[in-house]
Amino acid sequence: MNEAIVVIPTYNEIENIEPLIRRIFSLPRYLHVLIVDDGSPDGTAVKVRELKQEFPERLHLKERHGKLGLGTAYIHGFQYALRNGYEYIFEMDADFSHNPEDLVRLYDACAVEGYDMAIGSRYVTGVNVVNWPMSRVLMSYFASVYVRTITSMPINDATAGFKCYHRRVLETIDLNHIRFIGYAFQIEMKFTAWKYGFKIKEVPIIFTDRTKGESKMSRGIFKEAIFGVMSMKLNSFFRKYNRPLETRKQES
Ligand SMILES: Nc1nc2c(ncn2[C@@H]2O[C@H](COP(=O)(O)OP(=O)(O)O[C@H]3O[C@H](CO)[C@@H](O)[C@H](O)[C@@H]3O)[C@@H](O)[C@H]2O)c(=O)[nH]1
Repeated sequence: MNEAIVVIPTYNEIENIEPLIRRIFSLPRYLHVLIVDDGSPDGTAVKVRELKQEFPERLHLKERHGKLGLGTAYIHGFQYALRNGYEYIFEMDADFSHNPEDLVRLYDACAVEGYDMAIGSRYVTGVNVVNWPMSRVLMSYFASVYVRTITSMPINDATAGFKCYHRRVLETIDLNHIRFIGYAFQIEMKFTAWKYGFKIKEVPIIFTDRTKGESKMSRGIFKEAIFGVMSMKLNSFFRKYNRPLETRKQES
């Protein structure tokens, strides 16, 4: 079985992508990387294609045509990872807001401590966000408070996009059932994993805003998150979250 792969969705990340890939490949864990690029006009995928010549075994690229959203990029990446037998599957932003060294801490939470899912969390010990404008910090923090209030999910950073999953989580969740495509996708994945009863650890991280390129946050993404949480909660009353027996046995 392949060990671990970091799925990174990209849209216009030409300035970040090469240094990020090199940093990940210099870590003391043998990680593969899959870039899912949505036809970035700045040529991000062209840069990744060049780097593939240097790292033919470890670097993978999926090019899609048009900006189809962060959620569908991750679903594509998860399906690729499951098909190709990876045991640990990461989510990560391309812009260095997630420190690559923290991949090791997330990996160890799953591979050594045995958690099903590890979340790089900004809000375990206060607010650990550097360089975001106050308005964005407040929006993100209170989005998490809102999610906790509506869903009762005991997770401090509901919109975090830095995670490690053991493959059994992604095998159990019906990925074709995941509806959201913006940052609400992050909430929906955590909520679904939690409803299935998977063991989740929040690993404290420091999130540092990007210095290169731009955020893709938009009003539509914000609205999807606000209204999506309520519809997700309502739908959950009509769904059954029975984990396949084999995955429950592995834990006992
Ligand atoms: N393929 C693809 N990638 C995308 C798209 N939209 C964004 N991305 C990529 O997704 C990552 C995150 O996007 P950003 O636009 O940098 O996110 P942010 O505003 O910094 O948002 C952060 O906070 C959110 C809310 O807390 C988090 O949900 C998010 O993961 C991230 O940590 C980046 O690698 C970006 O290139 C898309 O439509 N398609």
